[in-house]
Amino acid sequence: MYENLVSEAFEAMKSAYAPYSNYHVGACVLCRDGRTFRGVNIENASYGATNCAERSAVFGAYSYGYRKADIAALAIVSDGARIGTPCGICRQVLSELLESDTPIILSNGKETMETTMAELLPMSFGMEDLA
Ligand SMILES: O=c1ccn([C@H]2C[C@H](O)[C@@H](CO)O2)c(=O)[nH]1
Repeated sequence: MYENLVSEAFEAMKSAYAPYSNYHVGACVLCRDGRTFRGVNIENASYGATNCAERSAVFGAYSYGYRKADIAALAIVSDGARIGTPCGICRQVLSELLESDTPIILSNGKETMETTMAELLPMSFGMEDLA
């Protein structure tokens, strides 16, 4: 499932700006109305200012007014030897910006798997903790 979404994430990956790690990541958000938002990793000479592909894609959707209830799925792909999973910062961000059961499809072109934020970041800290 989500073959088109995964293909679009691989298409996005071609635009990754990763001159330091040479690890290219592409992401694509599918909204319930069919609209898609791409993201890529964008590195920086300061290293710490690097932005990951999945955050870029979800920020893109939010920038057009979409919210977690409007997001149907997220694909994250990379050209690594094994399937890449979101970094800790992305897990924290995505746990707030996606529903806990939204399908997240991960692929490196050789293998593909599906997961959710509930699986990737159980017992997460969030908005409810600040109430
Ligand atoms: O889930 C991930 C993991 C890493 N990266 C990027 C950050 C950096 O540019 C490169 C190596 O960490 O990959 C992502 O975009 N998403």
